Amino acid sequence: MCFACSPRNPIGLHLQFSLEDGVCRTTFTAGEVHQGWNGCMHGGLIATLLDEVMAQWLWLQGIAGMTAEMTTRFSRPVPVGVPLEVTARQTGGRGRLFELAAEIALPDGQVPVHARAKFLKV
Ligand SMILES: CCCCCCCC(=O)SCCNC(=O)CCNC(=O)[C@H](O)C(C)(C)COP(=O)(O)OP(=O)(O)OC[C@H]1O[C@@H](n2cnc3c(N)ncnc32)[C@H](O)[C@@H]1OP(=O)(O)O
Repeated sequence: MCFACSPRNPIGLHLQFSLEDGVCRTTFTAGEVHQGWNGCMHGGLIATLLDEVMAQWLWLQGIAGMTAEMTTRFSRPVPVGVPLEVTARQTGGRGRLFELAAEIALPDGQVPVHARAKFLKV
């Protein structure tokens, strides 16, 4: 019962994903329960969104991959109460190793956080 994507997880984020033209996409609006600081989304949950959209880039293509390494750049706080667009794309890789990048965009197009990760097919 995945915390990020299972519709049955009572405390989960219930994310839904699509994959089109090599870009995996989801949307999420953080609430007060997702705060780390007043009005700002918790950094660990931000990383969860980014990790999951990259994992789903693989999963929606029939590839089960686990996160082996991830770097997250928090440039600006992510506000709660606004719709976030979360996207991922492939940047490289070979064999079982997939290199991916992901970002969160605000409605005005600003990108407060982005991440890079390496996934290994399992
Ligand atoms: C199935 C769908 C799940 C979706 C989950 C959503 C995303 C997640 O949150 S996953 C949870 C967090 N991640 C984890 O718990 C992963 C924990 N780590 C592991 O289980 C293992 O280390 C795992 C599976 C990543 C790799 O282990 P294993 O399959 O034994 O591979 P391993 O033999 O260590 O490495 C294989 C090759 O990749 C290379 N490699 C491993 N890690 C890295 C890395 N970070 N960077 C570059 N290369 C790497 C190794 O050097 C090796 O190269 P070579 O074949 O040339 O010698």
